[in-house]
Amino acid sequence: MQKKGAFDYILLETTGLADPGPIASMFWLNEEYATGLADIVLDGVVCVVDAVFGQKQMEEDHATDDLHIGESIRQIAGSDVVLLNKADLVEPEVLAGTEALIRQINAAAPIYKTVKGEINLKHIIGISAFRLPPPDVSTNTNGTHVHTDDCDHSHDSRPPTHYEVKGISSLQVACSALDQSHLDKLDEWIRNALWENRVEDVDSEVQILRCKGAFTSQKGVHYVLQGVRNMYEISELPATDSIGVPDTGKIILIGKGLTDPVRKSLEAVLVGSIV
Ligand SMILES: Nc1nc2c(ncn2[C@@H]2O[C@H](COP(=O)(O)OP(=O)(O)OP(=O)(O)O)[C@@H](O)[C@H]2O)c(=O)[nH]1
Repeated sequence: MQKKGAFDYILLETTGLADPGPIASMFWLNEEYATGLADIVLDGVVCVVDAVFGQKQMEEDHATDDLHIGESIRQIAGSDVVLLNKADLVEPEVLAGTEALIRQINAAAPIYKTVKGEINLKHIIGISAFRLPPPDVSTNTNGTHVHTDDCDHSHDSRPPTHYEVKGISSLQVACSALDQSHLDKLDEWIRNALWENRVEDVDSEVQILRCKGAFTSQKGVHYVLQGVRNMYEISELPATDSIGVPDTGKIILIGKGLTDPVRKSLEAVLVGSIV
């Protein structure tokens, strides 16, 4: 990095199965990187799921890791984009099954079906997943929809808002403009969930692997929530990035123990702004 401008983009490939969380958090809020000293910013985490063996791998991983969370599931949970590769080698039903499993774990990442990793690079490079609001990942009525390069249709069905697979799930809550007390309470709720593994009025533990969101204050300021493992940040979205960002906000949590009471607890914090 001392050779300024020598690199356009750095792609780190983890060895085999690895939890991307520690690496992502190292690059995300590392002081040297964050202050621009090293000219590095974390763009996003991409996960390639093998359509032939992916499902088996997820099941095996999880079965041998009862108390924790299987490594392959951590990978999917911590991803901003998922490529479901070798799509040509399995029957459509198998592909749809794997896709549904991925969607249940991570409701926030676009899923692209690929053959030999063929993908328009704009979907995986320069996505600013740690800076911009999460993309709108629309789903059809049964909660499964694979985005492809030529996917330009609209979806009018409301996406399901709570998915669960073997205890790992995504929880999504929509909200309208938040006032200062909402913002303060939300900050505290997230801090407790990430640092204490607890949320108000719920006895059971939560373990959040990734959280993201976007919301607007009543003053019209757009905020982005980002979190990896127990690190999180709520930052103002610069005006140049706010164009076209809807005032309706959403908060997406991915992790373990995200039950209905947890959803209710979060909704209670946002009460008066739920849409
Ligand atoms: N038919 C088909 N073959 C593929 C596809 N992607 C990779 N392959 C082939 O599958 C074989 C194994 O490749 P990979 O599965 O990518 O290898 P890998 O062992 O996962 O790679 P690492 O885990 O990175 O070491 C190679 O011969 C690839 O050419 C695909 O989408 N369709």
